Amino acid sequence: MSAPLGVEARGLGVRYGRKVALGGVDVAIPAGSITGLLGRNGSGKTTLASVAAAFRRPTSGAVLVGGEDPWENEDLLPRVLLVRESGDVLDVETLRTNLRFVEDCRPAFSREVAERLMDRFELDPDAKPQKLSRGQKSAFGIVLGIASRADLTILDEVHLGLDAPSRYAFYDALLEDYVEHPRTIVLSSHLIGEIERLVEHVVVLDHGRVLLAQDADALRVTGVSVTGPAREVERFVVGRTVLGRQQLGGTAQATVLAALADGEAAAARAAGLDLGPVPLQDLFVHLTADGAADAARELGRAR
Ligand SMILES: Nc1ncnc2c1ncn2[C@@H]1O[C@H](COP(=O)(O)OP(=O)(O)OP(=O)(O)O)[C@@H](O)[C@H]1O
Repeated sequence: MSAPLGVEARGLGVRYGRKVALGGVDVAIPAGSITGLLGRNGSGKTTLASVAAAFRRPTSGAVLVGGEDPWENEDLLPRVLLVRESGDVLDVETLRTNLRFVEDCRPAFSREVAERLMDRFELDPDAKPQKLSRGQKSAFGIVLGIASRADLTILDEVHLGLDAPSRYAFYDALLEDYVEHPRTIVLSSHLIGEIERLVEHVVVLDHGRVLLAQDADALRVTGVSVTGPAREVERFVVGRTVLGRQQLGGTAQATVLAALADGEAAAARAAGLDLGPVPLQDLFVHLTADGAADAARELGRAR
């Protein structure tokens, strides 16, 4: 059977010795979506990915993949793939042999896609992983990640070391194959501005907890950038949650959490204010800044 697999964490806790990496996480990653798994360094993204892919057992609580516990689950094994930056390949075998090995384990693997991407990233099938540059290793991980067409594909910081043209080739290839073969894709990256156009759902972790989990379109319209005469900007922000503000002379700019009604937007424009969207990257920076947890909670309530 092949169908996109969703992920659900229920009170999921993971400790490394005394270190709490995930502290009671409740979150759902919708089946058949591209979800951006975001968070600052050490927030728990890799840990969550590792538990979903059954690389690690929870210390408490549970994670379900397609409604089932993934741990030692033979049915899920070929359908769930975690590609890590470290690369999980046979270092002493050629890329060609590695591809064949993966093809044998992955029922949905597309050799045609693999070959096309090998060409696209200029990877030599006769090379061995240990001889590849960091960016080439990442590219090979991406080839495996896309060509495997796993029902749950988790790509954890797989772009590291890739130059900008290669990263954009990766995003295009991922999107193209996802449209043709829908599955659940979880994309963890710090380059939020670059993956923004790909993601349909966003999960933000912060210190081992879920800061927010939301539809990306809904998230985009909850942040508003307002620019104009400082006095008007101050009037506009009264009673709203301000994520950030700047002032230069008599002109001010503020980023606020607000879902504006049509009338409010028109009134603000009539008062000489420019309203604009807030890039996801900026929202992320504001929401994960120290002391911003209240704003994130408010955003969660506004859903
Ligand atoms: N093997 C380990 N032993 C001890 N602590 C660990 C181990 N792996 C992770 N941690 C700790 O658990 C927390 C979560 O780590 P994790 O790797 O999941 O974060 P991350 O969000 O993926 O970070 P990054 O963006 O930096 O890759 C961090 O505080 C980290 O130091």
